[in-house]
Amino acid sequence: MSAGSALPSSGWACLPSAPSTSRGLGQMTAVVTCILALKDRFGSRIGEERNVTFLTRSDSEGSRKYMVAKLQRVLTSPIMSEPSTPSLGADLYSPSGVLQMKQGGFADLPGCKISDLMKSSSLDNAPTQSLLGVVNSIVDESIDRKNGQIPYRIACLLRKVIVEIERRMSSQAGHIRNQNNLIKAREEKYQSRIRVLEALAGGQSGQTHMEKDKLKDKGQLPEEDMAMSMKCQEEVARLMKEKEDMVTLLKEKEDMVRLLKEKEDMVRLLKEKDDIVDLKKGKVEETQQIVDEEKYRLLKEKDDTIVTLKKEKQEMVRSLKEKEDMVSLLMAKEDMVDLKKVMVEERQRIIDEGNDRLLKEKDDTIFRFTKEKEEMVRLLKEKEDIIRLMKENDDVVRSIQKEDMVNSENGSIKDKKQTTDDGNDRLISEKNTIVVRLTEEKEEMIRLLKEKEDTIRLMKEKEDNKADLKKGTVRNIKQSTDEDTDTSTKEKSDIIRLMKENEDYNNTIMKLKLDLEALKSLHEENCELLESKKEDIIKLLADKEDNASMILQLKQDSLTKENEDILRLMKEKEDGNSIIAKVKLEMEALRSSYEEACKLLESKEGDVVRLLADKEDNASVILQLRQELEATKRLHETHSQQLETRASQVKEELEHRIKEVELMLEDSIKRKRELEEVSKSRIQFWEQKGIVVNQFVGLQVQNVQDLRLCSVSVRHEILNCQKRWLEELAGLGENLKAVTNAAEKYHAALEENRKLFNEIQELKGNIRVYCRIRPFQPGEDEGSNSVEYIGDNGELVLTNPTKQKEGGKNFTFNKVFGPTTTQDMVFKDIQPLIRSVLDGYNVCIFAYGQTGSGKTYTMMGPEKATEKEWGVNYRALNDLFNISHARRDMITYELTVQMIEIYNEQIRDLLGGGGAQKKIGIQNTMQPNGIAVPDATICPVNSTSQVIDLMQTGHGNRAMSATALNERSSRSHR
Ligand SMILES: Nc1ncnc2c1ncn2[C@@H]1O[C@H](COP(=O)(O)OP(=O)(O)OP(=O)(O)O)[C@@H](O)[C@H]1O
Repeated sequence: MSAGSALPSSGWACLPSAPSTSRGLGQMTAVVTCILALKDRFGSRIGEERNVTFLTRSDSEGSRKYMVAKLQRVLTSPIMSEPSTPSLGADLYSPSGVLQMKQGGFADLPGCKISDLMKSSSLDNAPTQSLLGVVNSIVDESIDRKNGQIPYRIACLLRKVIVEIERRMSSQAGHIRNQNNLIKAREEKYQSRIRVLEALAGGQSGQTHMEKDKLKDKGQLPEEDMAMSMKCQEEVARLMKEKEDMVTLLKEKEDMVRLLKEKEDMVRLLKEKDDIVDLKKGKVEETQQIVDEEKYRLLKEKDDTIVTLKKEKQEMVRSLKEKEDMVSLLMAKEDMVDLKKVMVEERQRIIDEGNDRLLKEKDDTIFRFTKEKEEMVRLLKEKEDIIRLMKENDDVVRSIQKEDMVNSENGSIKDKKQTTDDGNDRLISEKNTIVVRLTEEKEEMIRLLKEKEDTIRLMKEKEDNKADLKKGTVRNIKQSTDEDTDTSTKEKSDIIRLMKENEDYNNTIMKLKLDLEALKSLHEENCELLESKKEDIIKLLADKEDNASMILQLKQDSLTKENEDILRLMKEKEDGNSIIAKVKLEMEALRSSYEEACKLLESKEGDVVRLLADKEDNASVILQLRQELEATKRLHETHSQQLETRASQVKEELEHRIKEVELMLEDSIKRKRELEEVSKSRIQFWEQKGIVVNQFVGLQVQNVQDLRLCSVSVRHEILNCQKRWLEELAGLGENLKAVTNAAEKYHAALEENRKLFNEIQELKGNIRVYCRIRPFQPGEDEGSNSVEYIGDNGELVLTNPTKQKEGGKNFTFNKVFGPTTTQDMVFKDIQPLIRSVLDGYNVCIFAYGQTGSGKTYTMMGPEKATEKEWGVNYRALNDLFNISHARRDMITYELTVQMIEIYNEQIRDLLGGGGAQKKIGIQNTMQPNGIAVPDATICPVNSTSQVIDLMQTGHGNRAMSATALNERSSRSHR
């Protein structure tokens, strides 16, 4: 083999290990017997024609005619022929063929016709009865004609027909088994549905049992009477229809149940939705409440904070002001202290001066009072003298009266009168002097009183000054005390005390004033009294003058009055003395209190000094406090600013949140309303639907009851059917057994046929050469066509287009495939040869030709080939696997694949993995296992796809590349 030729591309080796079968061509007697038995079995269906067949067996001509007629009948019979499949007669036995058979029977049919029949798919499509009829005819013919000897081509046909029948029988058996299984499954299904229906119907078991019994009784009828089978069939059909109706009803019911479930789910969902809505609402309310509370709390906090801050601010401002005031007060206090010092000094001076003056005045007053006292004593003495004189006057008056009484009697009244007049004159003069003296005294008293008033005024002025001073001091102290309450409480108490003292002083002064006023009024009264007395005295004197007669009496009266007045005046004088003593005492008390006040002032000075020291300390503290205050103020300002910004932020945030929550709330309320509306409409819809469903359920319950009854009857019918099917199956089993026996016998016949077939192949030639001419490719010159003639019998005439004068060269092949030949056509020609592999024959197909001539195309197909474009390899594998699968019940084929490449005169294992290539050699084919290249990897395969995968692997391991003529060259070269 040259390097250029590629055996694997052109040839792959399928080396099956087929079962060893007898290959000798034996007698056909056994086959004939078997086929006769088959004929008997299947012929029963054809009726009494069987008898006719055997009756006319001796007459060969008649038999043939009979066979042809029977075949015609068989093939054209509407009962036997399968309506779905095309008639065999239409394809296999054309009218001319049938006519030919009429003349000579099957044996007379030409070989090409028989091979056409065998090749074509007519046998596959023909009804089984027709095939049996054919077998029957052939067997009859063979028996009639040649004592069991069948011509080879008829035997081939017979074998093919029998294979087909066998296939159909097996498929029929499988079909029956499937049907049986299907029936069983259906029965189980129906039983389960019946159980469901029974459960649904509930409480109807008694009725069911009754119905069951009834149906049982009914069901026994078909067993009793076979003639009623047709009726039963009709009944079965009706029941099946009812069953179908029941199934549809059940489906409807299931739909209704599903709808009800959906409704329940919907209701549940709606409830859940409502719950969710309520929950959401609650949550929203809760959130709203929380938000409100939070808002309220924050606002409150904010307000509290603001209030606290304001308070703090006010407190700070107040404390600041206080501190400022305190500072100013302290400063004022300092000034006041200085002023106070000055004032104290001034006051001390004034007090000293006042004291001196007062002492002087006091001494003067005492002296004056002493003088007055003396004067008063003198006046009293004078008064006593007056009283004495008045007494003397009275005595005189009495004596006068006595004298008058005597003179009246003695006439010396005149003298007495003169004496009385003198006494009166003296008394008047004395009286006048007294009056003058009293007036003088009165003037003196007025003057004294005036002096006293001046003194009192001066004292008052002094006291006023003192009070003013005290007031100023007190005011200042009070101010300082008020302003610095915390630091000078003591001072305040002192000031209060001083103020009290001042008030006491004022009260005392007022009292003194009042006393003075009282004295003054008393004095004025006295004066008035004196004036009135004086007037009275003048009046008296006038009266005395006017009424001389009444003088004595008047004198007496006036003297009495004067005495009384004198007494009263003396008494008043005593009162005045006592008042003066009292005033003295008061003055002394005043003096002592003044001294006490001075002492107090001295102690106050000490306090003032202490206060000054305190003030200095306070000033430093105030400075420190001021600094602290400023720092605190700044801190407070920053803190307050921070708080304000935070409060504003919190406020904004809260407002934003409130808005969001409000929006959410609105949204949720809106959604809730929508949901409520939707749920309402849905509830209404579902209520309506529920009513409909309830009605429907009622109807369905009724239907279910009916159905239950029907189902019971159907079950019964099904059981009957099952029984019948079992019987039929049993019959079929028997038939199958017979067929199996026949098949076993047939295998022997088949073996013989195979031998015959292979002999035919051998006769045809073990080595066949086909020629395939590929069409022109795009870009190729169609003018350079060298094919001149393609004959039907494999003739091929080629000419050289450049040397047309030379004429064509003739070639002969087994067959020549033209450019229009399809892949399928090529395969169909090779298919029988490939199938003989399954009979244990070795088959080798290889393609040969120059590069680009179409070897790969023929064997593999084009790249990414469709099923239609599959090459011989794929088709052969498909066919082999199909047959092996079809025969798997009878025989097991083991298919293995080897793939090798001859490259550079070396054999390479293409399925040997990626490792180093081991040396493999071609062995003699007479090896026990018949493998030519035993060292190459053997891969078992079960399907075409596995082979394709292996071939792809092998192709991947090949040493090939594009040639100048073929860019997809499969040649082993690099
Ligand atoms: N019968 C056919 N119909 C259509 N196209 C074809 C046919 N035969 C071959 N071809 C095309 O011709 C080209 C060459 O064919 P292919 O690769 O099969 O040649 P080859 O003989 O295998 O070449 P090589 O020996 O180099 O591998 C391909 O493009 C193929 O598709």
